[in-house]
Amino acid sequence: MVEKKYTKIYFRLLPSETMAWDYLKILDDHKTIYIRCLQELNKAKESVVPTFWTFHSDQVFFNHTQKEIYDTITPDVLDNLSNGRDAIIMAYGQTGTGKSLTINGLQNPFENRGILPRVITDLFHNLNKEASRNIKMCIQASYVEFSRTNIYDLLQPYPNSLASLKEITKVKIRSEEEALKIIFRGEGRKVFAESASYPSHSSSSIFTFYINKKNLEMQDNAIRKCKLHVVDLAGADTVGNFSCSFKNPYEIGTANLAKTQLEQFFLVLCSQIPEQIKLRQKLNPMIQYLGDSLNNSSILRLIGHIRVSREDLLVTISMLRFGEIIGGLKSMKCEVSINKEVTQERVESLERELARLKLENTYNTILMHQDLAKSLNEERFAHIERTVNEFLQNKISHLTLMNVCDVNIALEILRMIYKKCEEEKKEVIVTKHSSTIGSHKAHSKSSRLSHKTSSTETLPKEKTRSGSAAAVLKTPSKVGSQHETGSKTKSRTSSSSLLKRASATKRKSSSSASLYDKTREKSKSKQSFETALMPQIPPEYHEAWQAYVTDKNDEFSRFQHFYEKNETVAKNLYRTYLNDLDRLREISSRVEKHKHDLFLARMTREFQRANIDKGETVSEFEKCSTSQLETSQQEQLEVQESVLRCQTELKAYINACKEIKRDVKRHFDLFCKEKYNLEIPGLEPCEPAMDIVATLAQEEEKMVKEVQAQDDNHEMCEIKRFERFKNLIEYEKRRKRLYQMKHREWVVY
Ligand SMILES: Nc1ncnc2c1ncn2[C@@H]1O[C@H](COP(=O)(O)OP(=O)(O)OP(=O)(O)O)[C@@H](O)[C@H]1O
Repeated sequence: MVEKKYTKIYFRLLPSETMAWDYLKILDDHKTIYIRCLQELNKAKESVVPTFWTFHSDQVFFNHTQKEIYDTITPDVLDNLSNGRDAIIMAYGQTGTGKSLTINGLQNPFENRGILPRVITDLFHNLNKEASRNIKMCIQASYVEFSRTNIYDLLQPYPNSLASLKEITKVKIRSEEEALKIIFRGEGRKVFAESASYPSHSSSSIFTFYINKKNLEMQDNAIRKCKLHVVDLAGADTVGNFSCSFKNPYEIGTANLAKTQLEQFFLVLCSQIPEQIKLRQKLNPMIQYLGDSLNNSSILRLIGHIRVSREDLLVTISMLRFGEIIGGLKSMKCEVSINKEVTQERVESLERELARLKLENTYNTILMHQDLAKSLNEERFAHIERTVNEFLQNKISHLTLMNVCDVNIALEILRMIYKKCEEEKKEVIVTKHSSTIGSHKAHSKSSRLSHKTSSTETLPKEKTRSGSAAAVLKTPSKVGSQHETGSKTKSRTSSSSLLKRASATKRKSSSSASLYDKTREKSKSKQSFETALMPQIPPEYHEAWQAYVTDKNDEFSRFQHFYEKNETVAKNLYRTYLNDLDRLREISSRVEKHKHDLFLARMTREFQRANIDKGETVSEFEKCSTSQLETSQQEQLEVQESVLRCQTELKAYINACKEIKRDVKRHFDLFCKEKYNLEIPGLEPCEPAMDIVATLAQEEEKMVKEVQAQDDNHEMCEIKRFERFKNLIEYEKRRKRLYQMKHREWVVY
């Protein structure tokens, strides 16, 4: 078995926007990876507690920088190199998962350079350090590519590059710059997949440093030799995978075979049977090339590259197993119900997503249902008209409308245009028909001429019409000005057609102007009835109510229709009721006046009877007051009856409205239950929100108070007046008696 301390396994995850975290999880220590068992996924049982395969590694890299990766992997490699131990740094993995980036990274910015350029920097840094300690170091390099069954020497130009293992070029490198030049040269000679979106290699490549060290202070002249192989293995994959669509099956097969042979070689390496090891070495030129470096005393750093997606799960598992085999570790099966941290993160992200969606939904609901026609100003309306007009005239390619209200208005405008066009079409047909009849009747040359003139008139007329059809949407001032300019050129047109046109224009402008009001009016009343019929529901059910209202709901339309009818009748009735109340007030004051007159007349009669003692005579004034009072009282009775009738009827209509509302509520409950399986909790049937009821009660109260006050005043008045009259009469009687007494006394004396 390969000695564990010299072998380290790393995994690098390819970052992507759509990471399938349901299938792959990383433990907090960033050393263990869990991969969902494929068998379970095939069963497609969602309720199953997910089972994962566990894979251990020395480090899992995810969103790590190139420098962080280099710093983790290489320090002890370079240290061991100084001690004369061979080393291999190998990147393997699926196609397009970042092997070349990890190893070379030459296409990337300088700070993202890969392991190879960084190793060169450190090697030459070490070389300088060793030189100061009297150690002579010589570095040579070779760069080879294993494509299919061939070996290419990347330090030789093609066709000389085709080589055997014994002929590989070794170049002495004296500086970092020289080394980089070699790498770039070799890189340019590699085989690339033409149709790939990035420089994809279908073959494996190895850059080898041959390091010879001699301590000048030692007498033995011994040279320590070691090799460092930096391997970029061909990407293994599954034929038919989207990620390797640019590779042919032969290339994929070769890459998979190389990986399998390497895997088997490591297995026999563990068994320590030399014949088996040699046999396996011979099977693969790359393993042969690596030769003695690939043994259990070498430093081995393997970086497995994986992509986290459902499609690549199979390849990912094979990559992780490969790593474990090389690392001499065994994978185990375990049950992971929940990886807490990841799940928590997932829950939080889902909650955020939910909140965002809710907000978006609210926004859409507002846009969908808010009736902006009420708050729409005339400028905006005119703007929509103009836009629709321009759209119809092909001046603009798109009709940009901001919300549903805009759409409704635009549709209404289109309907108006269509209506106008239809009318005009009819008009044209009628004109044509009448002119045809005229032409048939006319026999003389002159009449034929006039027919000609009239038919030539039709053309500009039609032309203007098509223009005027577009002008339907123009503002009245514009229409007027168009009419003015049009009239200047109309010397040929008959006065009747001018008149017709003028009236048509007038109609158009008025209809255009009234369209705004109509639309507003319509939407206003519709809105008010929808609101009036809305039961008392908690705010969170308002969306459901909007859905209920906008749903193709015949029942609700029926309710709305009845409610509307009922409301209209109730309103008319209420108006009658108010009129009757006014009349009643006026009659009551008349009755009071007549009563007062009658009272005065009776008092006068009383006074006269007591004073003059002439017997009872009824004056004309008293007779008139009596008859007027009787008439007024009769009238008052009738109006009172009418008021009472109005009241009763109003109450009936209000109850009917209440009943409709209750029905709406019941139907809405049913709708919620069926559509959303939603119970609306603890809702009382709403009370009628009609102002009429409140006003009615107020009016009644006011009237009762007024009548009471009037009655009170009247009674008080009557009592006082009666008292005064009584006093007056008494006073007169006493004065008379005194006068008579004095007169008698005076006579006696
Ligand atoms: N960790 C990463 N971060 C950002 N981009 C990456 C990462 N890994 C790979 N890429 C990008 O993915 C693409 C493929 O990378 P790269 O060529 O290194 O993959 P590869 O495994 O060598 O592919 P192939 O097997 O086809 O040669 C490149 O454009 C690279 O920049």
